[in-house]
Amino acid sequence: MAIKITAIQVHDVRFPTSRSLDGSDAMNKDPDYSAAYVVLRTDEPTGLEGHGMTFTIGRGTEVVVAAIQALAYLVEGHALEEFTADMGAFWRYITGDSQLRWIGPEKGVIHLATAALVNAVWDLWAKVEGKPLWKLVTDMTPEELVRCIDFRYITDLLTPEEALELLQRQAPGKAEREAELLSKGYPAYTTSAGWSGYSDEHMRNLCRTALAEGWTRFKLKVGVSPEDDARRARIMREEIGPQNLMMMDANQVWEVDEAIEHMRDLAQFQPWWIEEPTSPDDILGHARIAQALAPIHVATGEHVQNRIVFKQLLQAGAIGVCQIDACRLGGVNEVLAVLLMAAKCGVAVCPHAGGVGLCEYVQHLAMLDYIAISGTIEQRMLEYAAHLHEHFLYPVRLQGGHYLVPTEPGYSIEMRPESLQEYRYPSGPAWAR
Ligand SMILES: C[C@H](O)[C@@H](O)CC(=O)C(=O)O
Ligand SMILES: [Mg+2]
Repeated sequence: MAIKITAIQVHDVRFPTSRSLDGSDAMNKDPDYSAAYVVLRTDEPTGLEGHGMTFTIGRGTEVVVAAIQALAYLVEGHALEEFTADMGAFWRYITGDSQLRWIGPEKGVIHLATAALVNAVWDLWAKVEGKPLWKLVTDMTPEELVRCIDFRYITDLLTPEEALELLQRQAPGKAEREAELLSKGYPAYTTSAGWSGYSDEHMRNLCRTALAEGWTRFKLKVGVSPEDDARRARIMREEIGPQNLMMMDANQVWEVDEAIEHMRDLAQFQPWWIEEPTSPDDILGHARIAQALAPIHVATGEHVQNRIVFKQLLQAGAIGVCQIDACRLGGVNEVLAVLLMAAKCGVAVCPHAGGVGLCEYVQHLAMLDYIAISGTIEQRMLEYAAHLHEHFLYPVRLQGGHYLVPTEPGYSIEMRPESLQEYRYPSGPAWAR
């Protein structure tokens, strides 16, 4: 039966995380983790809905909501099958509106809005098929997966034919890798012990609790000041010991030369990567930093606005770690393009997940990457941030520093109705109080 998308609702949902400085870093000092949240209503008799969101950090969420409302006419009133019959064409249609495109193209607020809407369509599709999103994608033939991608502007790095060949090479091992993930889970690291606004004592306690829970990989926020960074890095290294992994994240605060200088000082604490050392748009700057700091890897992606910028970062050898973001890129379709380019270049993908809903989203992306695209978890790990999972119908499940495989149909992004109500901005009870 054809399912029609009858109406689109958009919500502005904000959580007051700035009160406890959860999620804080050198650039984003007081984020209120938020979502521009989309519900696709349908005429399906049981009331099936598609849900999607894009992550924001408070002020400005209303601007993304307005952008989603501007795009909504492209989806409302259409049958789901019109889109799923050719997902690549669907994505070109959403990003190619001849007037809306002017306020991007494929970047900024309109692209965040694209992600919310596109992800909601994927969520609905996965629910209709009765599969978690990772399974919907990994059950596709290589030809079907390639058809989900808009290759515009990336064929100088990856053609559809090359993508097809890559997927065909991985196809024979898919069942074995799926079984392995189901039994062992996907390796993760925690960001939640190292937010920049946490006191030294709080950080120590969080490191100890995390170690007791089985975590072996930790991320530390840096970039506040050289003295502060060195003190906090020493504390974290003391707590986690020399054998565990430490990553550092500067959230774009440094100039290129400053990044090199500061990281040379911090190298004594053995960071495995430096994340967002400078502006996410500075491809050549990242390349210089990567060259100067090797073997410390350069990681970036949470603010990389589209597949074209990722293409250039990969072509320039500017990143050792590719941090796809489920809703900075324009939803699942564009993420697939980046996963394929990273696989072709042999660059590890470690998705960004510090935010609300991002862990729920990216677990699917990392898992489908392992099963169908890269075929490896070598040097790969998924970020975990501990907050706000209780607001989701099917929150992520972790065990011993690993994500367990989600099994419920959909993209795991549906929020509890009572949370949508409570944290609706500005009228929800959580904000009115
Ligand atoms: C503002 C966010 O919490 C940001 O600090 C997240 C981030 O950089 C990460 O998870 O990495
Ligand atoms: Mg980061």
